[in-house]
Amino acid sequence: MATKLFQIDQPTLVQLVNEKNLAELQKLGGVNGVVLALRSCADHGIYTNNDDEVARRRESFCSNTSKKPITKGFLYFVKEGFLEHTITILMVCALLSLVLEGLSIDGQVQVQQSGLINGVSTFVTLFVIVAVSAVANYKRQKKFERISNVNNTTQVDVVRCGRMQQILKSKILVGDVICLKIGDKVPAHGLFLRGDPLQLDESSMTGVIGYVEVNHGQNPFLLCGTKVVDGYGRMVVTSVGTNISQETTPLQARLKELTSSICKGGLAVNLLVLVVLVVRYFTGCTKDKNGNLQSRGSDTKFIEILKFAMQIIVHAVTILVAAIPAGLPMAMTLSFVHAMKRMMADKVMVKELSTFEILGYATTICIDKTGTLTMNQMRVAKFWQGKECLLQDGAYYSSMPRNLMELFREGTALNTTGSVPEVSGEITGSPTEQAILSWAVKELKMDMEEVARNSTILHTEPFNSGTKRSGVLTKRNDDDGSVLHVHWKGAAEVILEMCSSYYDSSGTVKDLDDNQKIDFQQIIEGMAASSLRCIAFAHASYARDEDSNGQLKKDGLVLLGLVGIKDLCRPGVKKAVEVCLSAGVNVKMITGDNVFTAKAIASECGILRPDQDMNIGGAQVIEGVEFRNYSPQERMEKLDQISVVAGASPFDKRLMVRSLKKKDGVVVFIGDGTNDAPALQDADIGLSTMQGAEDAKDSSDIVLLHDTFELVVTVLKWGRCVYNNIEKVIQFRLTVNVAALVISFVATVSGEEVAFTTVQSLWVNFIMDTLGALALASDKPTDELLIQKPPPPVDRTESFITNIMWRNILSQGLYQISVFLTLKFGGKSIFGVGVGGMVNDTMMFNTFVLCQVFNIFNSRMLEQKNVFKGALRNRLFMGIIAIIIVVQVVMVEFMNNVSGTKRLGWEQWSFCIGIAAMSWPIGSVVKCIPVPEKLVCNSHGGGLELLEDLVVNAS
Ligand SMILES: Nc1ncnc2c1ncn2[C@@H]1O[C@H](COP(=O)(O)OP(=O)(O)OP(=O)(O)O)[C@@H](O)[C@H]1O
Ligand SMILES: [Ca+2]
Repeated sequence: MATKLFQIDQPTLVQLVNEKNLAELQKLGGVNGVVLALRSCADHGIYTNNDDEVARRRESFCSNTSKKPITKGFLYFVKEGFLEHTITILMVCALLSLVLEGLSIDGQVQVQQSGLINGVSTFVTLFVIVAVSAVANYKRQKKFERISNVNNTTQVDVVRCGRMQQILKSKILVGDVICLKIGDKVPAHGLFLRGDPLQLDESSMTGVIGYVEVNHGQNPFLLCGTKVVDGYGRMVVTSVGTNISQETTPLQARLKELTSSICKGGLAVNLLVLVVLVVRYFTGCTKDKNGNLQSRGSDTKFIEILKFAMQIIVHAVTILVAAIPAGLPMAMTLSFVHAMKRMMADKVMVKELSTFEILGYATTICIDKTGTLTMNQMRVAKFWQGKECLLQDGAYYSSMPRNLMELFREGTALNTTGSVPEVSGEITGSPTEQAILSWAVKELKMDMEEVARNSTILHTEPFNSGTKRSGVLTKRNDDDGSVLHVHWKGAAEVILEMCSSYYDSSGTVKDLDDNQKIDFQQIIEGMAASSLRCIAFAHASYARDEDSNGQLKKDGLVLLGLVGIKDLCRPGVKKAVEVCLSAGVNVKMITGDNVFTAKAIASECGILRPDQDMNIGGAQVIEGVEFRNYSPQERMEKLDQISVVAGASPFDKRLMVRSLKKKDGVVVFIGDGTNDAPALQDADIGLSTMQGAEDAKDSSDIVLLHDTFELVVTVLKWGRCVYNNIEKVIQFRLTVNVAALVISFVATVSGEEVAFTTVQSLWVNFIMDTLGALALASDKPTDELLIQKPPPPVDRTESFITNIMWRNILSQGLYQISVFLTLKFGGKSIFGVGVGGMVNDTMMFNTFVLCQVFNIFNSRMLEQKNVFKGALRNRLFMGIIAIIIVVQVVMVEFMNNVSGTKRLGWEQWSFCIGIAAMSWPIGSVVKCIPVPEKLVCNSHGGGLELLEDLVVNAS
């Protein structure tokens, strides 16, 4: 009813944008038609902004709070648990089989009882499993909510009632007109209204790498969560909140693939089993529990067929339950949330969970210099006037020629974005500005207010990282205004190029010819080589010329002097860089500063090693212009060699990131300034510091809340840890999966009873899917993770089951299968004497479960042989192991009726444990087998084929 208020309904809008359906849009009257139907306006936005209107729109179209998933109640998870495990069907079957069991047996109370117990126990087991996973999922959601609330403060520029305003993303309504610019994330689904065509990075939504143009014509559709990489424009919001399908990230997509492969594999086996059972039934060779052929009396025939059908369904569903890997997504989120929480405690804020998906792959880290590698606490350490170097000491400055002193005071006080408030005296501005101002105040006795009173600013050219200079055009208030003064300050090499003369130390103007320039270049080089930032000041005065039109003179200037600013390296940087390098991650520095300064700092930080080619323009150290002017092919070739790019513009930084990404790498960019924003934006992972500029923080995925560079290592470690944990979970799960499927298949096909009873199957499934994931997903990072190379960045649609994982899965799986089969078919004769009687079904079940307990340790390490390292300290892990063992003992020893087991003696227990423990030595031996790095299987059928192969071979 609510949607009647608007001429368009919510599902239509959602579908329109999701499907990018241009034909449908035309039917609705184009973008303008939709805007009208939403009672909005491209210029003014929504007309009214009162509570009623907001409520109406909320009611009709929901609110924008779904980026964090809608809060689900506990009951939801219970329901989900039932559905996910297809358990409802199973319960009905169990109930029916219970009834049938009761019917078919005449007067045999004992058997009737066992049937009853069977049914009831299946119920109870199901109930426990559903309850435990519901609690786990519920708690996971609560945790996730708490974390995502921290980040829920994104502001969006919105036009409402004709007024531009900033509102929280969660307050956006359908019909709102939103302004988008470079760096923004599209906050909701919508349509393009006007502006420059936008370039959008939709890879987070579609997994396709590259940019998509959004414009008036063919593609006016904007998907929520995509990033604007270029352009400026307005959009109208068409759907928010719950209407937006949850964003799937690349890893999720790959997990889905894997999940469906596992499902398909399970189902294939399942079908085969069913066919075999049915065929055997109708050819009349069903055996009873003792292996005798069953005779079928005609009066009970109907009931028997019914009972048989029920049995089949129970089998089918049990296998199906085992086939659905519901625990994988849980493990992934669990692992991410755990890492996010732990990192927050370590003072690293990860803005979105999806960041973890790619963090583990990081192959290159690009670091900006000033403020990231250095402390950003600047101080003028040297001053050159003419060719004379003056260290800081008050005596000298007081003897500085008066005219020069005046010019310096003007040049520092007028040509700045900083300020020196008279009251507090606390100087503001960028660190460079602060350093210069405090030097001028202290040494030159500059009085900012006074200088400002004496001159009028006519025009300014603000500093930017592209031009690396800032200028100001002024006139003095004490003359008639016919003389103009221009002051420039900026990167020394840039300013030097603009000068044709210089003031010497006595204050006289001297010619600056090419030879003189070389002298000055050497001075700059010398300062830079001792890691100082070099800033030059220049001045010119000239008669006002009507043509100049407020333009600042850019040549023929007089060089006033040079300052060298000290900015120390952060402590710990060298160590951190070393760790990154030893972890197989390339480290590159890319800075706007002078190449000599860059080189000096790079050597100090260990980015440039003494054995490398330190020549500028050589392979390792180059300047931004050079990098920019390479042909694309040349750039690709030289990329690996480059360690330092100096004098880089913001776009050079971005170009570096883009080129590295093209090389199949996963790029982390660490920066703090506005000049880093485009690169932070484009990098796979942008990382900035709390002290960084606002737009840098906005453009990054991770913010370091504490001012220590070592946190970069923490980030890297957690990235790898999370990835590693998911690998472990998958590896463990697939091992159980492969073994259980093959075992059930062979057991059924060979004409015996099913391998495990229903309760036993459910228990195995619970270990495999839930407990295994819980135990392995929250393992803490180890230092070993940083000794290995990063995992090869595979195509995002490829499976992440590596050869190493396959090796471990297959070896352990095969061991478990062969143990089971040997016990089953050869056990009675081979082991009969030694283990106190015979190998019964309980022992097989027990051995199988114990194998999982031992193998869970194996799964903790993909490659290392010591699988116990750190296990004792992981309380959750040890707790889960303990739970499995206790429940197993209870099942075998105390709940025989429920779980269909027989009690075992101590010899039998030792036998089971002994066999299961063999998986440890097998694990370490197998880890010696080298495997090729290249993936042979991918999830597009690869996993499935493998499972099928296995099944075929085993039978
Ligand atoms: N406020 C300023 N006024 C004039 N020149 C400046 C100012 N700030 C920096 N510079 C000069 O411009 C150069 C480039 O600055 P930019 O901001 O691009 O990079 P950076 O701060 O030196 O280094 P990074 O890119 O590593 O952060 C600096 O090396 C410095 O010489
Ligand atoms: Ca910087």
